[in-house]
Amino acid sequence: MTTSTDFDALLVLSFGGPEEPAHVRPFLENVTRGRGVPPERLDAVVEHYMHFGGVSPINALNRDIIAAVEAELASAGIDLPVYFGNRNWHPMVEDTVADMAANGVERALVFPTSAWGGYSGCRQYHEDLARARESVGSSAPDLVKIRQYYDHPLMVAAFADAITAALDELPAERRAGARLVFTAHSIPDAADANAGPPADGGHLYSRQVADASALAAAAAGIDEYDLVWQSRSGPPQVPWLEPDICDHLDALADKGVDAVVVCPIGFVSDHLEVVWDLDTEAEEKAKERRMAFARASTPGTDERFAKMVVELVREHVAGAAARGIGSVPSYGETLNGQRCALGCCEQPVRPTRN
Ligand SMILES: CC1=C(CCC(=O)O)c2cc3nc(cc4[nH]c(cc5[nH]c(cc1n2)c(C)c5CCC(=O)O)c(CCC(=O)O)c4C)C(CCC(=O)O)=C3C
Ligand SMILES: [Fe+2]
Repeated sequence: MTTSTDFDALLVLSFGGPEEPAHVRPFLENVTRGRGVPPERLDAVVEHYMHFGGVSPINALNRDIIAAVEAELASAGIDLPVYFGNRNWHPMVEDTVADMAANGVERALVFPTSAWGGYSGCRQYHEDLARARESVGSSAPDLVKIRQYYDHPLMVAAFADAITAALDELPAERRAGARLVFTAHSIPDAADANAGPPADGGHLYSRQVADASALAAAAAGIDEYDLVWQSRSGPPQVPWLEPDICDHLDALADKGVDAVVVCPIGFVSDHLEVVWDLDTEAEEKAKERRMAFARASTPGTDERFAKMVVELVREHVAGAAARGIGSVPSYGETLNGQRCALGCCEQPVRPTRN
């Protein structure tokens, strides 16, 4: 085993989710603190979690990703212990960084489970790191966050194969006319406008999502598709990225489309927004409109995902070239939660509710 001279740990940093019913409300309070999410939306989201016994799949999926990454690191001869910390639920990143400090970690790489630029997908994870270091104090390790990886060829290939497999699940006679629909988490229009370093012109999140969709469709050999958005939580008077997936399924049905493949391009694993908003709500909508429905799997469980994580690590510990096949830039690699650039992914002022 070679020990990296530059880094002595890898921290997998994610969103977090409840693992028992009593944790659903406190988790949601952490997520939405100061964000102007209407209370009726919160009540609805509590119900979504309760449909799954109050357990989000996200932590277990991240533990699986970590096990696969540990195996890939070992086979690449890279000796880095892997830690797990979240923004919104246990294991909280503050506690994990404290453990790392207690174990003598001085400098760690951070793999975020979001591939994207934007406030929620990138800058907020920087804020998590800065907050965690501050809570630990002077013994806190230096933390270097890994860049946005929305167009990594290994992840694009995993999405493309998942699309092909989903198409094969549709009834054979409907495959030729099936429509491919990509979906990602909606964000406020104002947040998208601010996404990325100002000099880059904004809209980094929606541009990366559109580029990733084009790459995955091309790799699957499909030239016509749509990109839509899901899981909006803002009050109705605030514009968010549209169209919404369910409205779009209606529009497709109105045009006579009788089969869809839905690809959750915006998510690395089958967490609640996938198993509820897509496998429950969108699938019901498709059934109601008599459309055949197949959902492409997310890349987190594909072995190429862990290989990608190790490649991203090797960019730092072995001077490996940064691979990316898209045409939109990737940012997000900074030390100790610093911004990528002045004004990058600035959080727009949120309207307060009356
Ligand atoms: C861009 C983006 C990603 C992708 C990047 C990334 O992966 O980080 C993402 C991921 C996720 N979002 C998640 C859950 C939630 N997101 C919420 C609310 C919000 N998300 C937003 C954006 C995003 N979210 C935004 C702009 C809000 C409004 C409030 C705010 O400005 O912050 C809420 C509040 C209630 C509601 O849904 O309204 C919940 C519960 C889970 C965990 C699911 C599980 O438990 O399995 C995951 C992975
Ligand atoms: Fe979210």
